[in-house]
Amino acid sequence: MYFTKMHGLGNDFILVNGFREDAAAVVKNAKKLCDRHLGIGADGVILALPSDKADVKMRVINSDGSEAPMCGNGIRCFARYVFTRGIVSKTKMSVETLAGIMKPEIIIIDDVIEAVKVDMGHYSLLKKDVPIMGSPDEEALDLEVEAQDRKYIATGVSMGNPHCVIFVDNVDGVPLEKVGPILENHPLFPKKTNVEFIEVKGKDHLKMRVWERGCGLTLACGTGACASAVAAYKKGIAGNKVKVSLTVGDLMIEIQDDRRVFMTGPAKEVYSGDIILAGL
Ligand SMILES: N[C@H](CCC[C@H](N)C(=O)O)C(=O)O
Repeated sequence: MYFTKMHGLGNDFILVNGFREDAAAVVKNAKKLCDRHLGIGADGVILALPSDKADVKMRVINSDGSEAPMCGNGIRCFARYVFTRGIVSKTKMSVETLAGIMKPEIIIIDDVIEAVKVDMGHYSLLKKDVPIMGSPDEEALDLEVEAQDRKYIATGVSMGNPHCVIFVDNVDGVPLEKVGPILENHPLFPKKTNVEFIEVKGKDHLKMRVWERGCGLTLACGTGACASAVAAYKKGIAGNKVKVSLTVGDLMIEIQDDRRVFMTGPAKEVYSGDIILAGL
């Protein structure tokens, strides 16, 4: 199976051309492919597939083998991949995902792909959308959650996938490897959740650390950065244009009045290779 290894701010993925490879076999072997000792190693596998609703279809499989409806860092890598492979010839494209049709735009300056800007669709804080247990039409603001004998106040946000956003004074002081899995599996979240801890660094500038549903600790989470910017905006902590700083770089998030969210950031190609699935 031919693959290309890519990352968005260190959130790394194995990209596979589903027009040429056996997509079912790739999905079946995703967990093994993501193993950092026995396989290629990645936070997830991303497949490019035909679509009858958009220019192309994207499937995202987390490193634990679970399928995710959407992936922000992943769709930037995906857009670069399908464009440079000629699967999609347009710099502005539509991508079918389980979270709806997303619209990435490749930003080229002096013939170099500098970044990818993505129309991430609409956010929602409604409990029925995140989803979160409780009154379905209530917004998931000021939720009390507990982990490791610590109480946190969380905001629930859907970016097509669930997010639990918690503001703290010092993100580096949070024992994320301990509280992350507890909150990921918190009974409030029937479909589990991604968990973001946020420290306000300045006006419209957030610092984020993340524990991802189905992946664990990752260096960055694009949908999580969008969810965090939305939570800060809804709580009056930030305006509608927010810089979110991750471990190795920043994402720029813009929130429009109609709840539409735009994310701009890098997408890097690292290497390509060929692996024998039967040998995993
Ligand atoms: N773990 C996430 C999917 C990947 C999201 C993240 N890698 C991003 O960049 O948005 C979930 O199960 O909802």
